[in-house]
Amino acid sequence: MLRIAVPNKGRLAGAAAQMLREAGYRQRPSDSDLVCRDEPNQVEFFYLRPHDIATYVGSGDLQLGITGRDLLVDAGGPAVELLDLGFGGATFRFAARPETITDPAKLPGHRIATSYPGIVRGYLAEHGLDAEVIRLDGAVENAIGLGVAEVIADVVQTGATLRQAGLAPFGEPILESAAILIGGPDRPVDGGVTQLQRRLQGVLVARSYVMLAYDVHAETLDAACQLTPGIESPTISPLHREGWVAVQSMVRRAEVHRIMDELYDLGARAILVTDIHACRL
Ligand SMILES: Nc1ncnc2c1ncn2[C@@H]1O[C@H](COP(=O)(O)OP(=O)(O)OP(=O)(O)O)[C@@H](O)[C@H]1O
Ligand SMILES: O=P(O)(O)OC[C@H]1O[C@H](OP(=O)(O)OP(=O)(O)O)[C@H](O)[C@@H]1O
Ligand SMILES: [Mg+2]
Repeated sequence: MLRIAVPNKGRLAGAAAQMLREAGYRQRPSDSDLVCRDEPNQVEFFYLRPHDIATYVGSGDLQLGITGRDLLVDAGGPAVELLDLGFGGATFRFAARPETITDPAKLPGHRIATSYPGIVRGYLAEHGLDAEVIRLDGAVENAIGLGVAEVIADVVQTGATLRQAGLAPFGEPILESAAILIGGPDRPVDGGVTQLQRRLQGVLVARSYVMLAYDVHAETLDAACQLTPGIESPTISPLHREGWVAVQSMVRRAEVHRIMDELYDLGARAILVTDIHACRL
């Protein structure tokens, strides 16, 4: 049975479980359950602290896991990223009081508080910088006000927490994080693993595309198909009405309204958009 690590709480937990449900997997009925067996799919889900997931997958005890890219980098391998899951986006950055330090080159001699010491030590080593790293469990923005450190390195999404603490980010983001699917370094080619990957890819496509259907005069079909080329090729069906055809094509959700406007201007009519609930390309 395939064994998969899923965040048990925190920012990624709800969205990870939702994505697995959309991919057709059973998820735990209660937030306090730590294991959930999905017999029909032959998968067992283990609900673990997000910071521990790369360790379980890296050791090979679990075959796959969902975690944050920053958490994978912090663990320092050997697990590897397999797929960006399109949620949980955030940056990982240095921040300080703006009047104190604004350049990462000036980090030596400062204390850096963080919940991600692996990322910070990796950055310092890569840039030949020497600074003290202080590991804290969370709420690291308080570390500067409380005199524990002069600099923090933390997850920044909206930046509201930094602003509230009177801090400003500096330097380029250390990394751009997102929720990812991870696997062990020497994954055997396993049918269950490829099936899960394909299903999650299907969810990503279903979320970012819609199905567009419309009727158009055969004379303008080529121009219409240029607007809606689809992923493979649009489906064209004859209509009872002489000289007209029906077209069906997948289009990016973000572009659908612009495309509908342009199709209408071309003379297309009965333009309908429907959600895709699942797909396998
Ligand atoms: N606004 C955010 N704040 C913190 N983490 C975020 C945010 N947005 C996305 N993430 C991602 O969520 C993961 C951290 O999740 P985790 O559950 O450890 O933290 P949390 O939600 O802050 O929970 P905890 O209260 O245990 O700290 C990281 O991969 C991080 O990049
Ligand atoms: O840029 P923002 O949108 O403000 O989000 C980032 C903040 O949210 C997280 O903290 P969280 O609330 O999870 O508390 P924690 O520090 O205890 O993990 C993270 O550690 C930052 O502090
Ligand atoms: Mg947190």
